[in-house]
Amino acid sequence: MTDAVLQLSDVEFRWMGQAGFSLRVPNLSVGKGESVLLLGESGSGKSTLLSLICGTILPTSGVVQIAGQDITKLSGGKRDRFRAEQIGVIFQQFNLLPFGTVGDNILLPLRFAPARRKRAKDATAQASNLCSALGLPSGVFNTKATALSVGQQQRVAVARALIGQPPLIIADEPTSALDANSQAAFLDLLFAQTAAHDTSLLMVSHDPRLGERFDRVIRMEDIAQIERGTP
Ligand SMILES: Nc1ncnc2c1ncn2[C@@H]1O[C@H](COP(=O)(O)OP(=O)(O)OP(=O)(O)O)[C@@H](O)[C@H]1O
Repeated sequence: MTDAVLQLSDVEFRWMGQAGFSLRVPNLSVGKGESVLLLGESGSGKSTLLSLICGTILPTSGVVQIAGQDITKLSGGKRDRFRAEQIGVIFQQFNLLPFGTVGDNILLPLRFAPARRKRAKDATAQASNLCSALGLPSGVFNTKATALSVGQQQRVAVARALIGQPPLIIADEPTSALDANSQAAFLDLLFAQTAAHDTSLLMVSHDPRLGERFDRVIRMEDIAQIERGTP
């Protein structure tokens, strides 16, 4: 696929240690503007796969291409900077800076990503616009992030991922803490934002009911071979 934002080819990875877990992904791609839901059982390697895509761990072999760049070829520092420029990440536990305000948290990725900061133009204005688009109360910008409700913290995490329009958003079970109604509302907001900028979205979940909202649903067992135990 020529317009793939994400392309993994023949990726292999093994966690060392007592349990031992190896993962092989022959081919996985996500196109520009495409939303993909990745389903899989607990322990099937979803978070490991996301770490490979984000370049926080490196495969023993294979290619991990983001926006045309094979990130396995980049040195550690360059890879960190490339990730900050190209990928917005929403973690399961949100990973907000506990002592930072909502504004500090949303603006954080731009600190390490000059091109993304440039795309955001007036970064503070964009952060504040994202807050209102995501339904955060006005005036929340200078509030400590951890003083917010879980649902509000989640919106801050989404705004942080979206600021500066990275081409790819990676989300690891972002709805697991929410009830069904809040999940639907959350996805509405997320999709409205990704559609507005033709942003690609790869979201991990073990809830197949979310599938109908996505362009494509893939399952770990169909895209990856896993092995447990030491070789
Ligand atoms: N940091 C680590 N060090 C060693 N082994 C690890 C590490 N992280 C994960 N693993 C191994 O990889 C396997 C897959 O874990 P992973 O977290 O990728 O699965 P998952 O599908 O995301 O699970 P869950 O849905 O429960 O979050 C685990 O069973 C574990 O043995």
